[in-house]
Amino acid sequence: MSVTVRVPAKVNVQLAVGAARPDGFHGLANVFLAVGLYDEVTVTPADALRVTCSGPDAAQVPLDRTNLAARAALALAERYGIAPDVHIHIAKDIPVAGGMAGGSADGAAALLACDALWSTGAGQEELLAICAELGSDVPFSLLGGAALGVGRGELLTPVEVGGTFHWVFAVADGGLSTPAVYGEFDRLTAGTDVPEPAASPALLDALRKGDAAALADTLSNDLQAAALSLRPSLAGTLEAGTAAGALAALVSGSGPTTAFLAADEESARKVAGALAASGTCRSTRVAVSPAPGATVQRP
Ligand SMILES: C[C@@](CO)(OP(=O)(O)O)[C@H](O)COP(=O)(O)OP(=O)(O)OC[C@H]1O[C@@H](n2ccc(N)nc2=O)[C@H](O)[C@@H]1O
Ligand SMILES: Nc1ncnc2c1ncn2[C@@H]1O[C@H](COP(=O)(O)OP(=O)(O)O)[C@@H](O)[C@H]1O
Repeated sequence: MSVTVRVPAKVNVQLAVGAARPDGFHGLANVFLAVGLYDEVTVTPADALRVTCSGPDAAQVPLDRTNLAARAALALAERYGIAPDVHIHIAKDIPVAGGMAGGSADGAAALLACDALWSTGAGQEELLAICAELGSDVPFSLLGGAALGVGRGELLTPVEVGGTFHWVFAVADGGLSTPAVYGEFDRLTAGTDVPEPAASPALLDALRKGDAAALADTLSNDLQAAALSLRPSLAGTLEAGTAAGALAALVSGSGPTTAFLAADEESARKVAGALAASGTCRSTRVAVSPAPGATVQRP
């Protein structure tokens, strides 16, 4: 018997970053929005823990015990005294190391899949706590929809979304390391007074109303300057999408994927076509939000 879980990518519609904490993490007001690009994680009983991955970026995904899906299976097995003998297969469609939380998604999906396979009876709160141990973004991958994450991003409050938003994502060549981007943020803000991060009421209102134009006016990412500093070519991608009619453009999380909010489906297709023709990115993806969180697929 196998269990398959589908899990979405995310974009950060607001990423307010505070000063580094004593534990090295940064306090955040992180407004996550799940987008309809999905990985599928299948777990099957096996002789020993094993990870395989398919998809265009599969070669960049580690298959050892550092893989977040393997770590999730090990964490749940240890908690319930179960042997972690499963084959985990990741069908990967989320760009790797792109600031879209693909690894976090696989961690949340593997946790939910193993939980279903092993019938642990763990509740949502317990699964969210295990997610938080795996990484700051992992709880949101389980939850999906939209949510405000505070602390290091793991303490979630769901946010209401009153409509469908249309996005274009421009995938860059190569990834950016999340710790390196936070490090560059520290370097760029050294000697300045970094304000306490807080969610923008206007942005939350735009999400609630499903108002794309209002959301475009309020999108923000405090890591964008750091990502651009490490990868200056992203400025050209942002410009190309804006020139093609996107309502707004920003770096997705720590990048280097860039995200473009479009007025509707037709505009999204036009922006994607112009970005592909611009030569400023490796590939483009069109997706809508919000998307549901990790979900067991019924045959
Ligand atoms: C920037 C964001 C925005 O959602 O995601 P990505 O764009 O990378 O997907 C997140 O904050 C990434 O979260 P995640 O990738 O889960 O990070 P973690 O595994 O918890 O931490 C990896 C490293 O990132 C830095 N880190 C992460 C979260 C945080 N609030 N402060 C930090 O300084 C630390 O250097 C930490 O050692
Ligand atoms: N299941 C996984 N899928 C992708 N990357 C993973 C996974 N597990 C661990 N990683 C590692 O996490 C790093 C960050 O990848 P990813 O989560 O896709 O990007 P980001 O943190 O920018 O959203 C990768 O470079 C890879 O080494």
